[in-house]
Amino acid sequence: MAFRNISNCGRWGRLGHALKRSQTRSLATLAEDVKSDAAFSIPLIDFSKFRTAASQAEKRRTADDIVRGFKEVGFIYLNKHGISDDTVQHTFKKSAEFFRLPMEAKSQLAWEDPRANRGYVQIGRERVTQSADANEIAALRAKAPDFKESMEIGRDWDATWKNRWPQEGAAPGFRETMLQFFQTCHDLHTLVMRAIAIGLDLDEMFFEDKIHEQYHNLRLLNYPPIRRQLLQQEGQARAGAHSDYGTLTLLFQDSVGGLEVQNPHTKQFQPAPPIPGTIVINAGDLLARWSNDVLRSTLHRVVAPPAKQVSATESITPARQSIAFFCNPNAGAHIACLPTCAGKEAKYAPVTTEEYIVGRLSATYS
Ligand SMILES: O=C(O)CCC(=O)C(=O)O
Ligand SMILES: [Fe+2]
Repeated sequence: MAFRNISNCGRWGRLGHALKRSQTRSLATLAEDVKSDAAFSIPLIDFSKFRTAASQAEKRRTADDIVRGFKEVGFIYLNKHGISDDTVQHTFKKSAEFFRLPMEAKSQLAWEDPRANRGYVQIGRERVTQSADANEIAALRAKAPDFKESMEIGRDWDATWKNRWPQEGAAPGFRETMLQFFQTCHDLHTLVMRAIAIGLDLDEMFFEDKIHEQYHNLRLLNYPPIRRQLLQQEGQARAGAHSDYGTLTLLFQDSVGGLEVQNPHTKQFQPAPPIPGTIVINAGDLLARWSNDVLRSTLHRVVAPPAKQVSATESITPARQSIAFFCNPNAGAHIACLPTCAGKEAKYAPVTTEEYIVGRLSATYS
């Protein structure tokens, strides 16, 4: 499911907002503007203006900036988001401690079932791709697996699926840190979805009862150092090109870099370098479907950052850590074209979150 052309989108549709909005900006012109690689850049948005806004008009300005970013690029950098640097650094530290556990301990926590989507995923088990063909994905995985390991964590109170925690003695504070971070990210997600609702001319609280069950996935990622030669093989990346599945992904990266985002017009991948203090946020497939492709779910990948020469013939790509919080609507939420995005016609059949996400996850794991 690659990029879908924005020119087909139903934009502001009904409600008579089209005229009013076209006086403040022309979406078609902006969409034209981002066609060149030079003009395709991820906007940096100061979220404190939304969080502490004194008036609805002030909120609206930031909400419009956020929605514009998701329409044109599908990615934004969020600054002054309210999550402290200490919290992020502490979570990174606990993540690093987890990945340093012996393989034997991690293997006991292995990811087993796409419906659970919880547990430890060792290097080579996942191959993210846009292909929906199981055989093709299996062939890709055999030839060029993603070079990363991850730990997947869901809501801890799920009646059916249990998180797979390491022993407290082996990873002190890991569980508590991750559960707190899960809640913190959920809260931020709720705020950003309020901004998106405003920017899409919906009631600010429109998404509230459709996203409150915390059907999310906290993914700790560890990209070990790798010999550059290995990453240069055909089709090989730290994480292959893909779109995410849910509403939004909150991505925290360390200072190493390697994330790239595809300009859908030119198909060129462009770096999304880490900017200290910011969170990279991208729209996922379910938000794109919900909005009838008004908001983009943009392809991205993780490639090798500049390597360090370790001998005359060999260079090593440094280790990298990131944390992705995949936000999802409630499992049973009906994702059907939003009332303000209908335009001429709805492009997608309604789907529930669970159907869509479990389908994608089943295909990408071995
Ligand atoms: O590690 C990163 O920077 C991105 C990871 C990613 O895109 C994903 O896990 O979906
Ligand atoms: Fe992703």
